Amino acid sequence: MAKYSVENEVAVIAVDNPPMNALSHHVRKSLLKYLKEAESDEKVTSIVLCGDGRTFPVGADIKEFHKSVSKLGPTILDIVDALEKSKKPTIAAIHGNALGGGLEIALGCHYRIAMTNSKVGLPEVKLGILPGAGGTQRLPRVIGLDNAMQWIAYGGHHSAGIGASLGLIDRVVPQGGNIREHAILFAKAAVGKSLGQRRLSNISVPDAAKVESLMAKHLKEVSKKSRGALAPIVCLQVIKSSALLSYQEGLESERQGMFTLLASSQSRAQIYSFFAERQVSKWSVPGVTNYQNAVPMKVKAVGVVGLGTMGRGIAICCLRAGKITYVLEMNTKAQTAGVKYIRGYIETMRKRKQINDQQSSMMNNALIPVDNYNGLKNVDLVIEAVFESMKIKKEIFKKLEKVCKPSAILASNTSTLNIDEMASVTKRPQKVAGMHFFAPAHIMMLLENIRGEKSSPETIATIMDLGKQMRKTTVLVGNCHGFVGNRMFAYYTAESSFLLEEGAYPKQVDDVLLDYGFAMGRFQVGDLSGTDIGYKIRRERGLTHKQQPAGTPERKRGDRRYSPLDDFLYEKGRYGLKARKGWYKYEGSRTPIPDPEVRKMIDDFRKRHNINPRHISPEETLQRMIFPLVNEGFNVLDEGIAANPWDIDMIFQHGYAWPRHTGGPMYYAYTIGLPQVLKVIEERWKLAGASEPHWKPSKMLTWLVEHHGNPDINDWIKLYKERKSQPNSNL
Ligand SMILES: CCC[C@H](O)CC(=O)SCCNC(=O)CCNC(=O)[C@H](O)C(C)(C)COP(=O)([O-])OP(=O)([O-])OC[C@H]1O[C@@H](n2cnc3c(N)ncnc32)[C@H](O)[C@@H]1OP(=O)([O-])[O-]
Repeated sequence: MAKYSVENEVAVIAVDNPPMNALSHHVRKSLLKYLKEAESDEKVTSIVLCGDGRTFPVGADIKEFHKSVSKLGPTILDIVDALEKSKKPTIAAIHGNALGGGLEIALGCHYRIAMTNSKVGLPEVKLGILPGAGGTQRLPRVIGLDNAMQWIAYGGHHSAGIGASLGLIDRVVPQGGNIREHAILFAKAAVGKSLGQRRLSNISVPDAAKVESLMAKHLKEVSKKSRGALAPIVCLQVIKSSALLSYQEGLESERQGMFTLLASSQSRAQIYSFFAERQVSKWSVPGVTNYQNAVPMKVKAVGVVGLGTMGRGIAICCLRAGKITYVLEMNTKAQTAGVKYIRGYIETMRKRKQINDQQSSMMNNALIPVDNYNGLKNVDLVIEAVFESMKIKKEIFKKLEKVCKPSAILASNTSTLNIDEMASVTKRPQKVAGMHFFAPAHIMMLLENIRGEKSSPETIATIMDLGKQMRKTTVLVGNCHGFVGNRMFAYYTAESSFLLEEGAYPKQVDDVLLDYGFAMGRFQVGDLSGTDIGYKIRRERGLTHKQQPAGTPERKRGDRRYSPLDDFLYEKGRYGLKARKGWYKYEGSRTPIPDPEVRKMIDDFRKRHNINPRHISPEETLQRMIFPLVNEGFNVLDEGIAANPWDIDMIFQHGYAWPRHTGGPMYYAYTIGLPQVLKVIEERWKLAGASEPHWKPSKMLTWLVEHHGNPDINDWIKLYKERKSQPNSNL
């Protein structure tokens, strides 16, 4: 709804649709009604549009998309037009965020004033669509084509100050000011002034002459940054119309672009992702606790054990979340290097204006290096981030048990190892949990939190809350080898090596993944993170080529298929980008170049094993990489390790850079259709057999297909668990 009042001859229309003042159908109706009322009221000389509560409207109501209600009039464009056509000055008074349709209605106003800490932007592209209420045509007219292309094709949020510097915001109201009062004064002063040039549809795009070169520049950029995504490209094409066509024609091109995008599977996947991101914070451990009733502990001081790559990143996350951060590293050289890195990063953030001088000095003061376990006696929570070895981790947990306060939570940043086994060496298993960060921890958005068998509701609530304070997409999962992400990802990696054995080369596999939308292929990522990481994990599990007793078949571990190609690569000193050679070679830059030496290694291997290489199609490559991962995803859901398919999808989007426009592996499977996915898995299972158990069709997937075909992804868990809970279910 909206609220209407007249103050000192100024009509104030305040959108009132908590929490974010989205422009839902009932809001649009009441906005237009009040606009007409203000227009016809002779006592009103000007009109202020604002948001009640937390914010100016943040856009269309995303929940209405793909539903018939979104088509019910009036549209947001009707409101924009009415504001612009008004004979009385219209002023948008922005606080909080003016995003998407929210900024579009502000662009319809003759003037815009904004609180200094407010944000503006057209982020529709992140939902796989475009600004569909005239934004693609009005924004370039006010901030220029180059800036508008940048804003719309990447969907960033920008400060009011930036908006003012580009002419979008007419006045910035300082902190502490009352936006409504300022807007009323501004509105009074605007009465009687000419509105001709204030109507943005009347003016032309300032840098229209540069349209072709700007198009080329931005198209190149988006195809690199948002590979495979449709929306950024359509956005650019539509913005181009603002420079070449009349306003009305441009609007028609916007309408058509929106129609194309809304009909695409990509926009559905991205809208799903928007809600999934928010849904994961509403965690639950069925029958035990959930986000609504568990109370987190207050965490003031955190300890980080180990200052390697992971420890440093985790320490930065803790400092950014305002925690006193004790960093324990006993090796003096490693400690000096780690602390130097962290302080250097704080300085970089300050220089980039991500933090101010005061925040920078607070973070520096909150960083406390210690060189013995006693130094951690005051912390509320410890995160160990040492080498992935159960033996070492258990020793650390025993030491932490002795020195830490009884109330302290002991967490491990393990990426694969059993949390319950670590908990078993302490007297406080209820206070033990996993906090799996992804490298680099201070950059990657994902935090995969692992609840142990005995983790208490308070412990779970605390690690989830800490993730939120770190502004991470924080997903709660159960305990098993590799948890959700690495357990599923192992099959993606394994299949890629099997593909090499059978006929593909690294670039061929990577090209398929790039076409799918990944920013990097599997082998490029392997080189970037270092081939030594995987090798050390395999060595810890006794799997590497060199650890096998004489006579062990090279391509088997126990009764399972194994590819030793990754081991060979490491043993040749090809550690990846840092060694300038891995799956590729690197000559003076980070560009991967196929290396004949790697090709020879693969060819020799095939000859030794009498493998006749065959052509592997892109379709087979993609299915072989993704479907086993999806199949394992269903096993993970069946076992309750992940609570919902969107938990898995968020883990892959934010931890493994899975292309957002596909929604994630589980949503992608839903888009293709579960029957089709199962068919491929069953065929492969027949071919591969017991030595490749990751192709064994998951019970849950099979049951869903047999009984429901391709049910809505939102219903998978409900349908399956209902059936499973029945006594005769056999599931
Ligand atoms: C014709 C086309 C016109 C137009 O061009 C199209 C658009 O405008 S497209 C739109 C373009 N605009 C955008 O894409 C902006 C989308 N919004 C955002 O990016 C963030 O919400 C914002 C940054 C504003 C605040 O972040 P924060 O402070 O972390 O808060 P939070 O994120 O946790 O949200 C709190 C609750 O509000 C909910 N909700 C929020 N927005 C909407 C919405 N538009 N709708 C419905 N619901 C929305 C959200 O789901 C959550 O619900 P719940 O049940 O509590 O989980």
